[in-house]
Amino acid sequence: MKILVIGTGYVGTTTALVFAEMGWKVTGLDTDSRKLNQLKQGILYFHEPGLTELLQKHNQLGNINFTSDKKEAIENNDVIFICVGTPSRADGSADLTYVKQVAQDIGQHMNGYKLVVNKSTVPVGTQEKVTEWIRETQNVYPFDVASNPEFLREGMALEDSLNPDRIVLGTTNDAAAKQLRTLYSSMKCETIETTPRTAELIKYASNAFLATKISFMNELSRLSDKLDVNIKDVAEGMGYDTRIGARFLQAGIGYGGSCFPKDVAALVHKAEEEGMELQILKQVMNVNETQYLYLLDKAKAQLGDLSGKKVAVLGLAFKPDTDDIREAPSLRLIQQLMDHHAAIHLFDPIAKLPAESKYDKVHIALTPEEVFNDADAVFICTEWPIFTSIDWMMLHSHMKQPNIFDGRNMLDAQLMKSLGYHYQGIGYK
Ligand SMILES: NC(=O)C1=CN([C@@H]2O[C@H](COP(=O)(O)OP(=O)(O)OC[C@H]3O[C@@H](n4cnc5c(N)ncnc54)[C@H](O)[C@@H]3O)[C@@H](O)[C@H]2O)C=CC1
Ligand SMILES: O=C(O)[C@H]1O[C@H](OP(=O)(O)OP(=O)(O)OC[C@H]2O[C@@H](n3ccc(=O)[nH]c3=O)[C@H](O)[C@@H]2O)[C@H](O)[C@@H](O)[C@@H]1O
Repeated sequence: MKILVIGTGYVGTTTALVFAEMGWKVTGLDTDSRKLNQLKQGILYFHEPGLTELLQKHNQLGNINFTSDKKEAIENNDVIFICVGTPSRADGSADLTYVKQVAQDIGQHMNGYKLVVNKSTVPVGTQEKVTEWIRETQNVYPFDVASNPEFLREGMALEDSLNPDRIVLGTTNDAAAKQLRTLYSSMKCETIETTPRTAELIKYASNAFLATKISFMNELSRLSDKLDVNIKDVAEGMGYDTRIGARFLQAGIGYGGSCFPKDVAALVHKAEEEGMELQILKQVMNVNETQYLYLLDKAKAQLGDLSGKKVAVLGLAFKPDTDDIREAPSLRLIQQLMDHHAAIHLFDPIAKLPAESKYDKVHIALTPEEVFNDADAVFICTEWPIFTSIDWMMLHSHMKQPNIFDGRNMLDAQLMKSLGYHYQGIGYK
């Protein structure tokens, strides 16, 4: 079987490389020639541990190639994975424009049976829409459309894809299911075979549940502050219960990234289309959208008027080990700090601010140490491990006022206080 992956973004590139690693011949198709040129040269245009090595290896072995030629790519491959973006529309719904375009391209260029597999995160019912869109474009060749949602995390993409917790296959017939089983035969994990609609909902339900865990802990972190309880101890105590699980209980300034915010909103919107209100998820969004303000309020209570204050921001990426800043809570915090006329000094090991004039006044530091000079406060927005190893003892004397607002509860509160800092985490001090 020859595999075509349409969309060589984050998921598409990882998917293509993982299939190449499993021994399949893979083609990556995209409309963005800049990305394709870089990938052809073995340059991964985003940051993700381990993927560059795999890209260079499979480029050299000739197991993978990248192209913008839709016709040739669709004609020459048997299994076609759709991995294009499904961004949020203003009303929260998932924008299926790119998925539709790809379905129409497949219909236009197919020259025989194709198994089309959707990996993009799409609302329930999209498998049926993709089937319709292909059929509207051509009605000569047979095809199947399956749903195979992706569960990888950024920063862990390779590990998650090579050792997934489960593979979900939503198919409409046994032949398509058998073909997908063969593709994934080297994976040692649970495989759930179900309907496309169920597969589509499993994906949204999984992301929404993880987001719920985070917002639950974030709301409790506010109560913990009032009750003088350490939320990290609460999380630990809860996490030993295997029914709860220890992961995704870390309170902080909220979840970001290209998926949780958009997928929770899309599920809420889908329910509204069905005349239903998903009340829990609405509150999950509400807590997330106000959590960074909660940290800012702590700073205002401590510093008073932020105007003219020098504020250091450590971390821009929505989480460590990625340069992705989509929906990063740091950006919202920076916007608030700008609105309050604070002087912002920012350090992130790899993530960069968007090239927008509104950020012209944000000073970008080349080392974390640089942001401390004369600062009135340090905000931590991403728990990059290097932030624990900077010389906090020495940097204390560089600050004008030694305030730390730790939006990721990553530092040792007792240690920071013993060094003379005024330290506040979230539900942790
Ligand atoms: N980023 C992540 O960690 C995860 C993302 N997902 C889902 O996977 C999907 C893709 O996400 P990302 O890879 O992050 O998106 P992305 O934005 O990084 O990549 C999408 C790619 O599709 C290309 N594209 C758009 N229209 C095209 C067309 N008509 N023909 C060929 N290529 C086209 C774009 O140029 C881009 O390179 C989304 O639905 C997302 O929700 C699922 C799990 C994890
Ligand atoms: O659909 C997707 O795109 C992916 O979305 C998430 O993956 P990702 O967004 O890469 O990153 P996560 O590790 O889940 O973190 C998301 C956000 O939640 C925050 N988070 C995570 C865990 C936690 O305990 N607390 C917390 O605030 C992180 O800082 C980050 O901002 C899911 O974990 C993946 O399974 C899924 O495939």
